[in-house]
Parts: sequence; structure tokens; C-alpha cells
Amino acid sequence: MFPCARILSSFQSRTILTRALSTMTTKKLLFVKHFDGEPKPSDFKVVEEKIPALKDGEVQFEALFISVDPYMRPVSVGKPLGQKMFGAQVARVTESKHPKYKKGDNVVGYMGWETHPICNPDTLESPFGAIEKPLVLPDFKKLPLSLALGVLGMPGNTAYFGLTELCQPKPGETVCISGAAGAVGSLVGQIAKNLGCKVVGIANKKEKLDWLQSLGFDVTIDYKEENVDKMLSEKVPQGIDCYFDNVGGEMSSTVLSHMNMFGRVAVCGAIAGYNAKLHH
Ligand SMILES: NC(=O)C1=CN([C@@H]2O[C@H](COP(=O)(O)OP(=O)(O)OC[C@H]3O[C@@H](n4cnc5c(N)ncnc54)[C@H](OP(=O)(O)O)[C@@H]3O)[C@@H](O)[C@H]2O)C=CC1
Ligand SMILES: CCCCCC(=O)/C=C/[C@@H]1[C@@H](C/C=C\CCCC(=O)O)[C@@H](O)C[C@H]1O
Repeated sequence: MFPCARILSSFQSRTILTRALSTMTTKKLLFVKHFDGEPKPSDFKVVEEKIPALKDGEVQFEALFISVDPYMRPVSVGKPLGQKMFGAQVARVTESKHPKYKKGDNVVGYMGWETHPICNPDTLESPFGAIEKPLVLPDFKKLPLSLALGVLGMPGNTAYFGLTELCQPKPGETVCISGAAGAVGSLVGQIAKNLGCKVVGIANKKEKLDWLQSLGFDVTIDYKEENVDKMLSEKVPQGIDCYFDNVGGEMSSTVLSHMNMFGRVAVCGAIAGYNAKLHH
């Protein structure tokens, strides 16, 4: 799909590691067809262009990690076709005519799916329409820079603040998480364990459930292989105090029927509905 990209297939990572073939050209992945159901390679087109000269105020980057996130699916509905696919990346500054960015800085920002993007940070728009300047990252020392798109970035902040501020879990309470093996859900579970909670994770496939257990999840449920309602009754008889909902739909109706009085729900996302087919 993106010849210079290597897709990291592990479910723990949703990043594409890009590698420059040439510093003279840049590769962009254009969004050319609105998704109908699951996104397909034919919804995108790769173009290679000569890198233009840098203007005053502009910065040139080399993409290191490009993020693929669930919000892209619903947000793409309103986007015009033929433009560069939007999204965040971790990138290194290769050239700069902007006083606040210097060669060698690492940043995280919404430069989209491109290997060598150029932008004016002061006018760079996020996919949601606001100006969001790329953030210069501190020295990560030996830690991987991809963490700026994970636990140290948007998914980590979502997990931490969604759980602690919206659910406000107390030690001993039971926290249930849907989409538990994803970037956000797996962090919510680990934070909840640190706060002294019992943690229930709902995900699909044994390898993911095993991984969640290795992270300390107390109960794991495979929603494709097991009856969630029955499993919650059997394995979580004390009921659920906090539900961190990443999935929505039928699964949420089931979990909600197991909530205790004065329970709290963080409606983080509704991924079960994102890949809906268009109504022709
Ligand atoms: N409110 C906010 O600010 C934010 C909200 N979000 C939302 O959080 C949710 C998770 O995001 P993130 O962790 O980054 O995503 P990931 O892509 O990392 O993980 C999503 C998980 O959802 C599960 N999933 C996918 N489709 C379905 C389905 N039809 N039914 C049930 N489970 C499904 C998959 O696991 P499995 O195969 O095991 O089912 C997958 O592990 C999304 O809904 C997203 O929109 C994310 C970031 C910020
Ligand atoms: C549109 C469905 C979003 C589902 C939840 C989600 O994944 C949120 C992610 C946010 C994202 C905001 C996403 C959409 C907002 C659209 C607003 C608009 O004006 O159209 C972004 O803020 C990063 C994630 O925290």
C-alpha cells in the first residue's frame, strides 16, 4: 500500500514505520475514496513528488512513525477526496526556517501520511479543524519515540484522564473495559490495577487475553467465543462499578446490565459502529 512503509502488525502497535528511499522526493498517501465498510487499499493512492524548497516559517520533517487510529474512520466521512490522508506522526526536523524548530528536533504533530512533509507549524490544522503546532518532544533517552503516539501521547492521556476523572475508581472497585487489548484499553486496565481495582477486560483472541492477564487483568472475556452476559454473571458476581467503554453497541447494553448502583461510565468511543456500510 505504501511502498516505503513497514506495517508493524503487532496488536500492541498501530504505527507504520517509514523509511526514506530518497531525501529528494516525498511519498504521500492520498485519500481517494470514501470508505464503505472496512477501509481498503484501493481507497488510497501513493504519489511521489519532488520536495519543494523551504519557505520562511516552514519546517521539513522526516516521518519516523505514523499513527493509525480509530477516529480516522468516522472523521474521514467529511473529508474531501484527493488530499493527503490526515493523522499524527512522530517526525524528525531535517531542515527549518522557523525559529522554534531546529534540525534534529523530534516532534509529534498532525503532518498526515507522508514520508517527508513540509509545513508551517503556525498554520498546521489538526483533522478536527483547529490549529495545532507540532509539539517538540523532550529527550526520550533510550525509550522509543513511538511512545509519543501511545502511552505518552493521545491514547495514554485518554486512558489516564478518562479513567481517573470520569470514572473516579476507588480501591477495591471493579472496572470493566471493552476494547481492552487496544492502545487505550490496555492502559486503562494497567492504571486501574495501580489504583487497587479489580479489572475485567473484554477482547477477542486467546493471545490477547493471555497478554491482558500478564498485565494483571483479573478477569478476561473473549466476546467472540464466549457469552459476555453469562461470563460477567459467573466471573464478576460483585458487579461493575466503572465501565470504560471503547466499543458501544450491543456489548455496552450487556455490560450496563451488570453495573452497580452509583456506577460510572466513560463513553470513550464506539468502535463497533465505525466501519458501517454507506446507505446507497
Ligand atoms: N474520546 C477520546 O478522546 C478518544 C477515544 N478513543 C476511542 O477509544 C477506542 C479505542 O481506541 P484505541 O485503543 O486507540 O484503538 P485500537 O485500534 O488500539 O484498539 C481498538 C480495539 O477495539 C477492538 N474492536 C475493534 N472492532 C471491534 C468491534 N466491532 N467490537 C468490539 N471490539 C472491537 C479491537 O480488539 P479486538 O480485536 O480484541 O476486538 C481493538 O483492539 C475507540 O473507540 C476510539 O475511537 C481513542 C482515543 C481518544
Ligand atoms: C468522531 C468519533 C470520535 C470517536 C472517539 C475518538 O476516537 C476520539 C478521538 C479524539 C479525537 C477527536 C475525534 C473526533 C472529534 C471530531 C470533532 C469535530 O469537530 O469533528 C482527537 O481529539 C484525538 C482523540 O482524543
